[in-house]
Amino acid sequence: MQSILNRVFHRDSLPDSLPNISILGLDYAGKTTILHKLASTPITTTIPTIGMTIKTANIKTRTPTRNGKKPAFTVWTADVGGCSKAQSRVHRWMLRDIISGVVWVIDASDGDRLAESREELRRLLPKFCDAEEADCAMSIPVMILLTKNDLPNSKPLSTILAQFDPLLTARPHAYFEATPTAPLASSGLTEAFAWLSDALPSTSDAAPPTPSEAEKTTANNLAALRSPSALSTTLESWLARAEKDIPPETLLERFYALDLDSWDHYTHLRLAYILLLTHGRREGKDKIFTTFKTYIDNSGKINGKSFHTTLTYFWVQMVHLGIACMDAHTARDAHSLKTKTNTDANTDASERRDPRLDDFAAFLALNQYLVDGQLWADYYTKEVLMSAEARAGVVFPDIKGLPDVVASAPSIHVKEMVPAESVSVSSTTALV
Ligand SMILES: Nc1nc2c(ncn2[C@@H]2O[C@H](COP(=O)(O)OP(=O)(O)OP(=O)(O)O)[C@@H](O)[C@H]2O)c(=O)[nH]1
Ligand SMILES: [Mg+2]
Repeated sequence: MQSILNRVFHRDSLPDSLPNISILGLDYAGKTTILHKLASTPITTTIPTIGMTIKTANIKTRTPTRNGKKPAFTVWTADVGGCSKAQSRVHRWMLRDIISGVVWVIDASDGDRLAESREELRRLLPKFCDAEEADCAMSIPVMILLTKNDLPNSKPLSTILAQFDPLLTARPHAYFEATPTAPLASSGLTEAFAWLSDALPSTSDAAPPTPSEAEKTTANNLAALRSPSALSTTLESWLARAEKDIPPETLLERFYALDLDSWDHYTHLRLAYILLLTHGRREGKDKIFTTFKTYIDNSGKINGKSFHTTLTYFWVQMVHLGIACMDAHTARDAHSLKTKTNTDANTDASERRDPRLDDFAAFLALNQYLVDGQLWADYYTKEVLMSAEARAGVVFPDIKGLPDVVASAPSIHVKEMVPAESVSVSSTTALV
């Protein structure tokens, strides 16, 4: 399954053919211990600097499943160092984009946090069970894994079941007790993951259609542009560029004066980042639309390029998503910042300035998927995106909906998500 996260974290060593599953749950439940116990390839750890790390590895267990398969998955989990807000965000990303199955880990010895765990799961379930996506969501199995059963006072399965079962009745689910710190053979993990393997929706039933030669060439070109090594090289050069780039105010001045050194993908993203942070989502988006169009129409340096409404909208959404996912300590909502600046007339201008404006390198490091200038290909076919209609107005993606913005800020609404299945691809819509 294509996803943002597949490219965010360099997964050269992880074969894409394995189903992706996420190990989720409250902090200290035992998620990382499970991954370490089961990993059959080196664990890849990414983004160590922004308050959370994502870990991936392949797991293979020897216990055959009912249908004789040996379970094998690429597993994702996150360590967020006790930051529950960031944990929720990572959870939602993982659920939205990459998973075929979920392992929800509960510390059975911590009865005080059972309600918290249930609430977090309850909040997350709709993220992969939207009404529009019912078929897909129903097929995503959830395995509840009770850890730390070796500890005194651990809650019996019946207690957990009574609390969690009402949430899960509509989808494949099962409960397993495990002791991830015990030797693998007696840990209970292999039996649990064998169930999950059986419960995953089968992907191998339908033979893929044979692509034409032209389609193959286009796909190869796109694949080369988007290869992990190409993206990683670009990211490195962008991070170096961001570290010594001109200040945001200078960039804006030069942009408004139609005097930029370059008009490349990096510059688009940085301008969008600055304008969204400065003006909030709604006003920032409008500013991006008008000023980008003005620049393209008047700068004389654009070499025949013209303004593309849908692409601009797409990148606004992606940058906005990236801002929402920034470090929980600094990610204040641009809308609330703007409200504050509007109401607090006595505050000095330098105090009102959003410190994240100077953090473009950190923003890129956290949201590495933005480096991929062809990211749209996960959401739009070329035919739809390059149509005159998409150029003139915003059209819905025809592959899958744009990712949800997960922050609870007032300027960010779940309804802004565009479900690909629910709309006609040819309709021009008034999203902007
Ligand atoms: N006794 C016992 N300890 C366990 C068991 N599973 C995990 N632990 C311990 O629980 C602690 C937390 O485990 P982690 O795997 O780090 O938990 P986590 O869910 O990854 O935590 P975060 O990364 O903070 O979200 C560690 O000290 C583990 O050794 C278990 O079954 N029994
Ligand atoms: Mg952990």
